[in-house]
Amino acid sequence: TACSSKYVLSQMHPMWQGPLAVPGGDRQSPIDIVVRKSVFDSELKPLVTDYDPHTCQQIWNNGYSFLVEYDDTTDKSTLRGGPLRDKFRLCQFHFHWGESNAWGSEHTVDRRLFPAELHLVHWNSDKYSLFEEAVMEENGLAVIGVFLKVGKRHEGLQKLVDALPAIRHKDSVVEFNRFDPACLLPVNTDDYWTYHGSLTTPPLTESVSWIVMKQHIEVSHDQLAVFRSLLFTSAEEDVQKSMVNNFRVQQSPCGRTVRSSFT
Ligand SMILES: CC[C@H](C)CCC(=O)Nc1ccc(S(N)(=O)=O)cc1
Ligand SMILES: [Zn+2]
Repeated sequence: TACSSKYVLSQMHPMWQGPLAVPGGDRQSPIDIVVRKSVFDSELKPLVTDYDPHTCQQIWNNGYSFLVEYDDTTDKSTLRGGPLRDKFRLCQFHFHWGESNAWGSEHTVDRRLFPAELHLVHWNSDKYSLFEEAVMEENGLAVIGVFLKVGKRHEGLQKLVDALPAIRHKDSVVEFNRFDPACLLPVNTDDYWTYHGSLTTPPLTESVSWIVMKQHIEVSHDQLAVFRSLLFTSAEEDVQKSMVNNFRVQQSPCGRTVRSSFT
C-alpha cells in the first residue's frame, strides 16, 4: 500500500506538474474521519484562540486558493489548548471548494463531503522563530479545519467576499485590514477531531497537528459562487481557468488513530 513504500507519489493533481515524491508518506492529509473508529480522549482540552484583527494584513490569490495573511512577527494572534502543548501563531487562512455544492472539502466525515473547507494555519512559536522553519518540523504546525455548508448568509464572511473581485487573477494582492478570523469559527469549538497529518499542497510536509471542528459554519450559495469566480490563472495568460476543485484527494490513514474531544 501507499503507506509501506518509502516514497509515495502524491496524487497527480491537475495543478501540479507531474507526480511529487513525498518522503515518508505515511502521515498524509486529507483523510476521511471515520466517526465510529475515532477514540475519545478526555485529556483533550478546549481550543483557546486569541486573534487580534489588527494583525490582518492582506488578501491574495496564490494561484491555488485565496489567502488572508496575518502579521506573525509577534504573538498577537495565537492558538493554544486543544491537543497542543505549545503556543501557535496564526499566519494565514484560506479555503478549498468545489465547482458545485456537492463537493469541495478536503476532509470528509464518514465519507460525507462538504461544499468547502476553511483552514486556519498556525505555527509553533514556542519552538521555532519562523513559519518556514516550523513547516519542516514534526510538531511545527497546527491547522484548524472548519466545514462550510450552504445555507444562510454569513455576515462576517461578506467583508472577505467583497474583496475577492479585486484578486480574481493569480498573484493579485489587496490590502485587507481588521478582519477577525474568530468570526469564521463555529459556535461550538469544544467538539473536534484531531490527528497528525500533512500540508495538503506542496511541500506536503508531515508537520501538521490537524484540528477538524465537528460543527460546520453556514455561508450562502451566492457567497460561495464568488469563491468560484476567482481564477487559477494570471492576467497575462490567454486561457483563463476558474478556481474550483482546489482540494487534494483523500490519503490513506495508514493506521493512524483520529482522537475526538467529545463522546
Ligand atoms: C516553505 C514552505 C512554504 C512557505 C509553505 C507555504 C504554505 O503555507 N503552504 C501551505 C499551508 C497550508 C496548507 S493546508 N491546505 O492548510 O494543509 C498547505 C500548504
Ligand atoms: Zn488548506
